[in-house]
Amino acid sequence: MTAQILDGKAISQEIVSEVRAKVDARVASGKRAPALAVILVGSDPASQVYVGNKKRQCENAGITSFAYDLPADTSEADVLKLVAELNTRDDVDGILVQLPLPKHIDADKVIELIDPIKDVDGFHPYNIGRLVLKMPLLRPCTPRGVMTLLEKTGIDLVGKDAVVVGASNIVGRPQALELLLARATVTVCHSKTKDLAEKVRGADVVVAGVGIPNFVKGEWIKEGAIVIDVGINRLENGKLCGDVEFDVAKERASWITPVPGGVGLMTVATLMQNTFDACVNRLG
Ligand SMILES: NC(=O)C1=CN([C@@H]2O[C@H](COP(=O)(O)OP(=O)(O)OC[C@H]3O[C@@H](n4cnc5c(N)ncnc54)[C@H](OP(=O)(O)O)[C@@H]3O)[C@@H](O)[C@H]2O)C=CC1
Ligand SMILES: Nc1nc(=O)c2c([nH]1)NC[C@@H]1CN(c3ccc(C(=O)N[C@@H](CCC(=O)O)C(=O)O)cc3)C=[N+]21
Ligand SMILES: [Mg+2]
Repeated sequence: MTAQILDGKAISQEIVSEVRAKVDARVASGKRAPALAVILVGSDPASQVYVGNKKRQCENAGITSFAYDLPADTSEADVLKLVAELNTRDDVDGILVQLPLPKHIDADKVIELIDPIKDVDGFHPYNIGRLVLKMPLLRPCTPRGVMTLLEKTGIDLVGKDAVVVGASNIVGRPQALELLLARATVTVCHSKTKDLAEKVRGADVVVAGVGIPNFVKGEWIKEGAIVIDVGINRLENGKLCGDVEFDVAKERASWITPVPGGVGLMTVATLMQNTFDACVNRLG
C-alpha cells in the first residue's frame, strides 16, 4: 500500500482560517481580539524560526501578539517577574515561554508560575492533570494538533492499538493521554523500552517523537498503519527530516505525515486555537 499524505500545511491553514472566522465574529460583536504574549530568551536559530511562525500565524488568525525577545543572559528572576506581570494583565489571554530556556533558568519553575487559564502551551501541571482526569482545558499544542490530523483521516481510533515512541513532557506523555482519551489502547515507548521494533509492528497508529533522524524503520510499520512523525531534525546539509524512515514507511502506511509540512505546522495552528479558547474561557 502507498500512504496518503496527511498534509499539515493545508490542514493547518484550514484551522487558522476557522480561528480567523471566530475572531472576526468576536470582534464584530464588539469584543476585543484574543492576545498572545510570546517570551523568547536568547537567540537559538530554531527557536527564532518557530517563534517567527507563531507571530505570522497570529497575524493570519487576527490574534494580537506581544513579543518579548530577551537576551540570553536574562536572569531567572527577571523572566519570573515578566510572567507574573503578564498573569495580571487583562489584555493578555495567552502566555507562551519558548523552550528550551538557557541552562541557568529553571523551565519547570517558569511554567508553574504561568496562570493555568493563560497556559496556551498546556504545559502547566494543572492542565496536564486535567488531561489525565479526562477533563481537558488547555491541551498541549503538538498532541492536540496530532489528534486533529488523525481526525482528518476519518479513521475511528476507538479500540485501535497506538504506539507512542518518546515519553517527554511536551510530546510523548500528553500524546499518550490524548490517544487514551480517544479510547485507543496506548503503549508508550522510551529509551529503556525492550523490543521496540516488535511494539511498533503491532501498532495501528504510530506517533514518533524521539529526536533521532530515521529512527523508526519503515520496515517496522504494519501494513495500513497510520504514521505520525513529530520529529524535527536538522541534517548537516541543512535539510529537515523526521524520526521516521519516510520513504520506506510510506509504502506500508495508510496515512503518513511529512517533515517538514506535517506536525510542526499543526503545532502552531493549534496554538491559535488554544489562544482563542483561553480568551473565551477568561472573558466569554
Ligand atoms: N513538530 C513539533 O511541533 C514538535 C517537534 N518536536 C520534536 O520532537 C522530537 C522529540 O522532542 P522532545 O519530546 O522535546 O524530546 P526529548 O529529548 O525531551 O524526548 C525524547 C524522548 O525520546 C526517547 N528516546 C530517546 N532515545 C530513544 C531510543 N533510543 N529509543 C526509544 N526512545 C528514545 C526519550 O526516552 P527517555 O524518556 O527514556 O529519555 C524521550 O522520552 C524532537 O525531534 C523535537 O524537535 C518537539 C516538540 C514539538
Ligand atoms: N513553549 C514551547 N512551545 C512549543 O510548542 C515548542 C517549544 N516551546 N519549543 C520547541 C518546540 C518545537 N515546536 C515547533 C513549532 C513549529 C514548527 C514548524 O513550524 N515546523 C515547520 C517548519 C520548520 C522549519 O522550517 O524549521 C514544519 O515542520 O514544516 C516545528 C516545531 C514548537 N515547540
Ligand atoms: Mg525536550
